[in-house]
Amino acid sequence: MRKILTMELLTDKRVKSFRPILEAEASKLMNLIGSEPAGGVVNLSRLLVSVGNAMTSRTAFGKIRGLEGSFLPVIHRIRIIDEHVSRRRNRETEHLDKAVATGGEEEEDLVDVLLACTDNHLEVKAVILGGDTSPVTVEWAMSELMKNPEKMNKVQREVREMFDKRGKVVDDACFNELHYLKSVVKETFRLHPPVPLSIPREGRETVVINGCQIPAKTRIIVNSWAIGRNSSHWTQPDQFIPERFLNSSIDYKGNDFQLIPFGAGRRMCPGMNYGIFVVYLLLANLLYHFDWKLPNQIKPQDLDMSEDSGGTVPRKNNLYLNSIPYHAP
Ligand code: HEM
Repeated sequence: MRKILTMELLTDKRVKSFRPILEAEASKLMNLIGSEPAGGVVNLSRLLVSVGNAMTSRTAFGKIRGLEGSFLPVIHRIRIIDEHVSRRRNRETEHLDKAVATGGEEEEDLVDVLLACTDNHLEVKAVILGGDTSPVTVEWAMSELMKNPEKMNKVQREVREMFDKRGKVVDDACFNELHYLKSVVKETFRLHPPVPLSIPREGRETVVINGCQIPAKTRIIVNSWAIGRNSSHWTQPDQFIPERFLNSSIDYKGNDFQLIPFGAGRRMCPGMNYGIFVVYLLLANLLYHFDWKLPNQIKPQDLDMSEDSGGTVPRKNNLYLNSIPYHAP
């Protein structure tokens, strides 16, 4: 299953085939925020969770809606979902039928159904991790940028210059050229890896690391949150400084062990390409289309940054922001 996910489902090419769906959902979100009266307060955390679920459900169940590129047909081929559904002829399957009948509009229900049917299979993990992690990253990036207005100005300038010059809405063709945006994303992953503790793993052999013997079968959990804030790897580790990545080759792809938001090695996240695309897409859109202000005269330095707990770690308290639409000159 893992091989199918990485080889077939979530390759760069496959993620590109999801683009129209993902872009459509991002643009729906921008319209929704834009429909607020100018300066209206939006619960950005809530909106990001909904768009994340909608994106994952629509890419997972796209074929049902007649869209190409869904990864569910592959999952169907190996019959895992089918097995679960037929094993459990109960309330959850009724939900599934209803959602299918309505063309998959009840997207959150589909995720609920998968959750209810799961024995912790990889495809269900994929939907769960896929739905949450990118929105959580964007939520933290926006929080850090609100706390650091000069970084916000800098990244908005870059994003707007790029897309105004192109004279079109935000698309992925030039994400690679948005160097500061990239650094903002890396810095967000460093301070707020959405999955701070890896999935527990067991070593197959006894190994010695830095003189410490780890017997075979020991359960290992890697704490990427602690690594990201370790002062032996990072200067001013608690400060949000995207500039540290501008002239650095450090990336999040599992080769630089001081920055491993997706894990590393053979068990690293198979959804990285998909996840990172969604982060850029949402963040670039939010930064391009709106100016953002903290409501109720909250000062940037007073913005609450408490973390929740759980497998994926979002903000403890929702991020409420005033949105002011940006009109290109
Ligand atoms: C910003 C986005 C994401 C981040 C930061 C992230 C991070 C992670 C991390 C840290 C792990 C554990 C790796 C380990 O234990 O060594 C993981 C596992 C996994 N992720 Fe992601 N993930 C993201 C997006 C996604 C997406 C979009 C999908 C699928 C659509 C996905 C599917 C999975 C699956 C199936 C696993 C389990 C792999 C296994 O057990 O072998 N992830 N992810």
